[in-house]
Amino acid sequence: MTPSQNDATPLAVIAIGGNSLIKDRSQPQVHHQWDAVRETAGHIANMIQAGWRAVITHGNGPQVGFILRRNELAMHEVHTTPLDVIVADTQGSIGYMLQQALNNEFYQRGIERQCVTIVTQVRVDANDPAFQHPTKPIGGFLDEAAAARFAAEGWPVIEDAGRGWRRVVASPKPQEIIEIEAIRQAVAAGWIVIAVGGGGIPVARNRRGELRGVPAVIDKDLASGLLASQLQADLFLISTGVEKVMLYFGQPQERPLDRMNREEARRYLAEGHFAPGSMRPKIEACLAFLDQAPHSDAYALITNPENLERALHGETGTRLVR
Ligand SMILES: Nc1ncnc2c1ncn2[C@@H]1O[C@H](COP(=O)(O)OP(=O)(O)O)[C@@H](O)[C@H]1O
Ligand SMILES: NC(=O)OP(=O)(O)O
Repeated sequence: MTPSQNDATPLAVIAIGGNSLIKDRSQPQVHHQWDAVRETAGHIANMIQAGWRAVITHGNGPQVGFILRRNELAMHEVHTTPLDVIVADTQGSIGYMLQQALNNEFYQRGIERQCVTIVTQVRVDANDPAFQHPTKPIGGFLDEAAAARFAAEGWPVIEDAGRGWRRVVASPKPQEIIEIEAIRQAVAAGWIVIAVGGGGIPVARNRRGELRGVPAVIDKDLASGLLASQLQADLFLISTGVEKVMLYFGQPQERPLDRMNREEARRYLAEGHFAPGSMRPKIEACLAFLDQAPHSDAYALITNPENLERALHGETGTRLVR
């Protein structure tokens, strides 16, 4: 099988949520992640079969927190690793899983495509105020007592969208995708590309202009929105833990949204319907994409993995349009 070029086929940037890869929150295991990856890969392969080209990005919030915790527990025996290296670790491990799962799907279905993962650095501003105000939830969900223990050790923690407490780290805004040209060329050559994993490895330029890792986790939705804009994608698809975006999420008057235009999305954002650190960056990323969209038919879609195909047919999910 060799990748084949066909620029006429529409291009989707598909962002897979880190939490959507965790099936059992109480005791996450690697085989659960494999199950989730294979399920998601099956849906993406359906899209490829239906005629889409795709660049796939993924989250890493839970996985970064798990690696960090392993570091902490083993720190008296083995060296710890900085956050930028942990993000790179997750690009390798999650990229490997997605790449294997997708290539297996292509092989079994006789689809003439191949998937490749590109280690991607994303430049941030070293003076971004986000370094002083950590907001990015990582790791698993903690009960109040465990959260209080981390807080007593000096770790910032937040309550995450009604699901429990999580540790947070700095999440500066993505400014530049360093490997964008390599991604563009791989797409043009017909590869299905996995890139910008975990929002990209956060880097900043030093005084000599050299790139150096910085301690942060970039929001993968914001980085994926930037990627979708720069690739002039036709569709920006966010695969996450909910079938539809809600107004009054988690409240008695909760109501699903089938569709919203940019003006409505901005109004709902201002009214506080979308939780920071979870749904809010997704909506902001969709808006950033739509503002730069290559044509008026380009749209963004938010749904969960099991509903991807139905959402593409307009049967479910939340569609964001210009
Ligand atoms: N208005 C909202 N509508 C739907 N879900 C929301 C809303 N606000 C917050 N959420 C929460 O956001 C979650 C998606 O964010 P998150 O789990 O951080 O994403 P990811 O899949 O990228 O890891 C949903 O599963 C839901 O629990
Ligand atoms: N980096 C990032 O935003 O990961 P999640 O989507 O898993 O939160």
